[in-house]
Amino acid sequence: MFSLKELLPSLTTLLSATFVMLVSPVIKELIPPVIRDYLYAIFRRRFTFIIKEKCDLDRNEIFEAATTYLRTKATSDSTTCLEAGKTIRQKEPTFDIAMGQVVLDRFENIELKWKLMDKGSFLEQNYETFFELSFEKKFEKVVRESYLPDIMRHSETIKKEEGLVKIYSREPAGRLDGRTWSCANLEHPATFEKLAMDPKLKKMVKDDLDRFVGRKEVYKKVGKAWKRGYLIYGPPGTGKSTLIAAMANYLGFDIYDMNLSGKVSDMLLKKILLSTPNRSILVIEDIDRGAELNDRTQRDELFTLSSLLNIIDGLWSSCGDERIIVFTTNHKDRLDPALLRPGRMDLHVHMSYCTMDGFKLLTSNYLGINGDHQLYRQIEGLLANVEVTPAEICEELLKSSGSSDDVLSGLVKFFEQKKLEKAKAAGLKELLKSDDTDVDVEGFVKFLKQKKLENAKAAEAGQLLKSDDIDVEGLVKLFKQKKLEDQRLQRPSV
Ligand SMILES: Nc1ncnc2c1ncn2[C@@H]1O[C@H](COP(=O)(O)OP(=O)(O)OP(=O)(O)O)[C@@H](O)[C@H]1O
Repeated sequence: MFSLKELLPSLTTLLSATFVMLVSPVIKELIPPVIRDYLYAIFRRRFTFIIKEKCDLDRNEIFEAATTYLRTKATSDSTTCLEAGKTIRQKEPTFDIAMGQVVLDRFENIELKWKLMDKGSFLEQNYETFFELSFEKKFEKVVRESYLPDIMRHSETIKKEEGLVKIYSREPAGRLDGRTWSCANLEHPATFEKLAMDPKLKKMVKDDLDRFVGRKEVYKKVGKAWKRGYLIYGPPGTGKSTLIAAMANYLGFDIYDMNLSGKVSDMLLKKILLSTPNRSILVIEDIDRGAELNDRTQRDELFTLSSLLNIIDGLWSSCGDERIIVFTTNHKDRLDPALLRPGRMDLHVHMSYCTMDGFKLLTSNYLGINGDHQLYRQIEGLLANVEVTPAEICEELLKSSGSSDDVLSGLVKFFEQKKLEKAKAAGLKELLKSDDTDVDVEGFVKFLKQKKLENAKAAEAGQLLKSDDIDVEGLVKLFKQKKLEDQRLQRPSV
């Protein structure tokens, strides 16, 4: 009699038979790929990391780093299909690993196999992409502790070299509760060189950034969180957003544009802030409007400005490195002094109306004028008297065609027009204020209302004057005429 043990094939025999099945091309095709891969994994004792695009709903930094890194490896023999692309700003096209493609890599004599995969469906809102990274099991520790961190560092360097900076905006509330970020390449060509602002201030900002980055040890030594806060303030169109883009391009940091509109609870705000990575710029625009939201949001039990600041000061700064936070406002005077204290906003940057220095830089950017010009003296005089934003000048420069002389003459006219408007606005304000004339302010306001311009108060006179259909000089004459007639009527006739 045979014992059961003798009847059953030995484990070695079984394994060898399976191995023969796996290597035999005909039999191999008959085994479903999932089972085949599984058997392979057993035989070769392979190990696989699944690296998903999202990590607990947030972006997965390893996935992003792998995408950037594999671009440089995507020409391996195993790759048969790549995604090619080039944006306006990129000098060279990029080739990304396409879905289902395999890229082979080698690290310290370890062979690594990357595969880009996807599953789920858009319709069912469960679509996701992920990488499979497989290698021999015995190297698991090396891959985890050396290879993956190496890829993260590598991708940072590649990103810097490619000058690829991304801008993340918070997904609108409703979709995933406003918690995740949508991402696009920052195609903003802004650089410090092209930015029209006070040269001393520009240098100060640049030096400050240089001092800040790469000083981990100094911050650690003095026990300070490695973060820096900037307040950029000034009227609309003076280049606050352009400066932020220039800072991001200069440092190679991604921008996280924190839109505070919509319903944001304290808890959600914490999560949003914690999902911003190191080496990034968090932007909170129009912080004065955030401050206005304060009362309203308190009522709705949503976040308050003070809780935002507390999170930034506390939790956020203790769990991240090399972070920059930028607040912008058009009205610095409306901000709570607590917000302005150092540590929260270390550097205050005033973006002002265009000065002659700024103007020269813009004409050099747009018209290629690098030296002096005969009209500069006149323009300098005009700029000293009017408030023109760099954005307005850029707009005029873009509109005009023709020679540089023509464009500058056009700008002179534009500035003169602005000067006239300013004088008219000032004159009208005076006129409306004055008590010693018989100016019929109410009648005047009625007249403006008739012109379908609502709420025509003195404060808004400047705005009204921009409209071409109000002849203010004519009106002043009319008032004077009226006054004369009244005086005549009061005088007894001879
Ligand atoms: N200082 C500047 N130097 C160069 N270009 C500028 C400058 N300021 C504005 N511009 C031009 O005007 C456009 C609008 O400016 P920008 O959005 O940066 O102004 P802002 O101060 O952020 O305005 P807002 O307060 O309305 O957001 C820019 O895209 C840029 O072309």
